[in-house]
Amino acid sequence: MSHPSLHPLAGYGWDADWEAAFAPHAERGLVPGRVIRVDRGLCDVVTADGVVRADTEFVVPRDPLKVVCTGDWAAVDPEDHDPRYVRALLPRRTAFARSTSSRRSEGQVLAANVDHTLIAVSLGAELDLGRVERFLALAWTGGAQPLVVLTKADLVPDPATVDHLVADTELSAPGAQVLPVSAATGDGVDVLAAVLAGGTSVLLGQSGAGKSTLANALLGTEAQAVRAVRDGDGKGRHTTTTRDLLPLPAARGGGVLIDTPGLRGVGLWDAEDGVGQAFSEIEALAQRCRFDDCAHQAEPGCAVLAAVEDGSLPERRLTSYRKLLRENARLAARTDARLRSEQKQLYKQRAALGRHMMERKRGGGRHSGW
Ligand SMILES: Nc1nc2c(ncn2[C@@H]2O[C@H](COP(=O)(O)OP(=O)(O)OP(=O)(O)O)[C@@H](O)[C@H]2O)c(=O)[nH]1
Ligand SMILES: [Zn+2]
Repeated sequence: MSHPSLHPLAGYGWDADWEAAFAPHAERGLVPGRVIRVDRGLCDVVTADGVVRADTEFVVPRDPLKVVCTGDWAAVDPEDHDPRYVRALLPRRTAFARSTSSRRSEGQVLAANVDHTLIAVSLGAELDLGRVERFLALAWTGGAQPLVVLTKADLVPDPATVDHLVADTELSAPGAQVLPVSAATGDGVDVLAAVLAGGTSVLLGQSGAGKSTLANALLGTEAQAVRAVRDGDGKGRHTTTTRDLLPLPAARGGGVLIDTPGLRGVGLWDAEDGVGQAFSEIEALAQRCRFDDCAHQAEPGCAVLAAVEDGSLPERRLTSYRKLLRENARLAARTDARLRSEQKQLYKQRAALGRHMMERKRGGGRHSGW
């Protein structure tokens, strides 16, 4: 199999690097597959022979961030049992995780091995750049390349206005491409499909931003049939036709789209590392501030404030940056509170242990060190 592009799983993102990573498992006689859906200890895995059910019992980790997730590459049993077993997961390239607000160190992976994060933003409403920035910070944290898709472009009749909105968004999205698209007219869909070709994409965005419509436009007619099945069977479980990972049409270059309910309900995310990347131009300016710990408030020699002053940095950007940093600090403080209470427990246990040891010592035992 020296031509991974001819591999039956190539359409699902299988490449030479995955093949190399899989080699030890292949030696054990296991077969590779990509997880297209996870459901309570079982998952659906697409293999060269089609979709199989597999039990994840043997790959249950202690770390919730390593739980089998849609998008993972798995090594499964070759036998035709139902279900088979997932024996190992290949190390992830990227992982889209969410931390539940109350238990930050826990977290939950929503999608694995994602190449592109599409942030859908509707042009049918006033452009909320603050929201775009927030999603970008989240996207950068996931490790995939973000892309802002301005949806419903047909609702802005004047092309010059669309150009302006794109330019405005670009200023708020350093390092990310911004594409106007209309699923209604099809404008921009081919351009977008070409960007996503061959990779794994996820769609983020507010409710009503046009994610489903865009997904359908990208997926073509097959997906609509799949969705009809999903809608029709109520809970949408236990049929291999419901999947959270769908192949994009080969005619447009292929790739896959992951659309999980968890990604849909994106709320509080841990965007810690992402904020810096979402505001990379500000962080670059900050390198030139006179003081290393410059807060860009009123310090002399502040390069960030100077850029606001001379108009090269929109003040709105600095305000957004501060707001997101503050939000993260609040999240971090909450974590600290939890850590602190855990520490307290630990100290209590130690103190109790210390007392116990002291008593044993006093009781005549020859224990040293305590
Ligand atoms: N004019 C126009 N309307 C669109 C376009 N894409 C989506 N819409 C409309 O926008 C509304 C919301 O679209 P959805 O695709 O359901 O949005 P969503 O982001 O999936 O929403 P949730 O499922 O709530 O997350 C629907 O009424 C769509 O018909 C478009 O390209 N042009
Ligand atoms: Zn400064």
